[in-house]
Amino acid sequence: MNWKEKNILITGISGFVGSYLAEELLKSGSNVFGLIQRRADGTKAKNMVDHGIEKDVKLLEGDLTDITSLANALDESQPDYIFHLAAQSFVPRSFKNPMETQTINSIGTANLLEAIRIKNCDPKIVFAGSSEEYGLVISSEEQHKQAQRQYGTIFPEPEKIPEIPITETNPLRPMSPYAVSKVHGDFLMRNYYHSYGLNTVVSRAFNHEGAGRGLMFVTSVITNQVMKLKFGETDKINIGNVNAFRDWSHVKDIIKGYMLLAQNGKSGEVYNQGSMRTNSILSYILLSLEHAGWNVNKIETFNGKKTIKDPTENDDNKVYGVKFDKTKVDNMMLEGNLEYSIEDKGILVDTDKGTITVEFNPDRFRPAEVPILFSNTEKIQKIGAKIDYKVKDIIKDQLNYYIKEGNRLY
Ligand SMILES: Nc1nc2c(ncn2[C@@H]2O[C@H](COP(=O)(O)OP(=O)(O)O[C@H]3O[C@H](CO)[C@@H](O)[C@H](O)[C@@H]3O)[C@@H](O)[C@H]2O)c(=O)[nH]1
Repeated sequence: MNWKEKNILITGISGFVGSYLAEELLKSGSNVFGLIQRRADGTKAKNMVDHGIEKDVKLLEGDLTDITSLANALDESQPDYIFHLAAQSFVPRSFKNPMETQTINSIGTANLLEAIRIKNCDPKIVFAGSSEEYGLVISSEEQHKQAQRQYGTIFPEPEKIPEIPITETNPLRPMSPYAVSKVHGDFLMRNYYHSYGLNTVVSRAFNHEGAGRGLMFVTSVITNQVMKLKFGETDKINIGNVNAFRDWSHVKDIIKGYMLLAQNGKSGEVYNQGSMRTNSILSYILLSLEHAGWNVNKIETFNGKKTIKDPTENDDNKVYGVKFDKTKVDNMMLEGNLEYSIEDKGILVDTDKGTITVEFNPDRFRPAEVPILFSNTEKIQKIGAKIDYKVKDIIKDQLNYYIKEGNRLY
């Protein structure tokens, strides 16, 4: 792919993903422009400083809610490619303040497309949609019944069960204001392609993590606390729902996918980006503890029930017809043989260096949950995407990041 001398505009350049992407594009010889909100204290965003890109990117002041500032950014950058990553991206925050999320994500995306249309420029636009758009994915007959009981109705009803691995044609059942805002952006992209001929392509990335991931997202919540345990700064791990399953990729694989979509993605199309794995939050905790130096022998709930020996033992059974790296507890949960609830209060992890407490915090549970995400990425693989990093590589990068005290406290 030839990126030399190409003009790139990244919205959300100071964010977690934006800064990885900008660094990669700068290395490839592109002129990178970034839309950024002015910081009242005049400091530079930590992500950009950490990636050493703050001097090389050309920052343009702007705001997604201000269409004039977007039009100015287009004039200044004359982009060949736009990566639209800026968003309010934290799901719980969207429940607390839905209008903020809709304004930034939905109206903001509409403003960007309108600015491009009015300016009559012709960049290829890659939009960061999300696996959250799929939302409530039905994984088994039992879970289908449970979801019907919990929500009263499911729309659309599944045509097949399980609806996993998730392809681009799976039903969209967004479960949060954040997810709805991403569905809106996703459809807008295609509408501007059909109605006005804009070159838009949608990435529906599943979770992507790595060093510098925001402290409020679960992989950082876990690895940050594990390092705090290591340094004696806390005596337990505080967590929400450990039953949820996510398809975790390394952010470095996903930004390569974004670049691939910019050059080879078909306009008007949607592409999943993910690892074709799924692992539980509980596994992420246990594997993080192991990589930080604790050998996990056994886990049990506070009341001494649900005892599992060697919970992190590798399991390579096929689930949903796919073979992938997972733990014994992942397999038990996926087969419906293990589930934790708030009533369990927490888990005691027996290790060779003593017992570690994992406490369930009711405030960290969501009003509506996405129980499982597991991608089918055959479509993007056909245009050359691949996943280089395993879950353990992501965990190691995150733990290393939190060795630095300033990062733990940040
Ligand atoms: N954040 C958080 N999540 C927790 C916690 N305990 C359990 N979880 C569970 O961990 C899962 C993942 O939560 P997040 O890491 O916050 O990510 P997300 O909601 O899946 O959304 C992320 O990925 C999407 C891509 O699929 C992104 O679109 C979105 O912006 C965000 O980055 C959820 O099921 C959540 O209930 C906790 O203490 N904090």
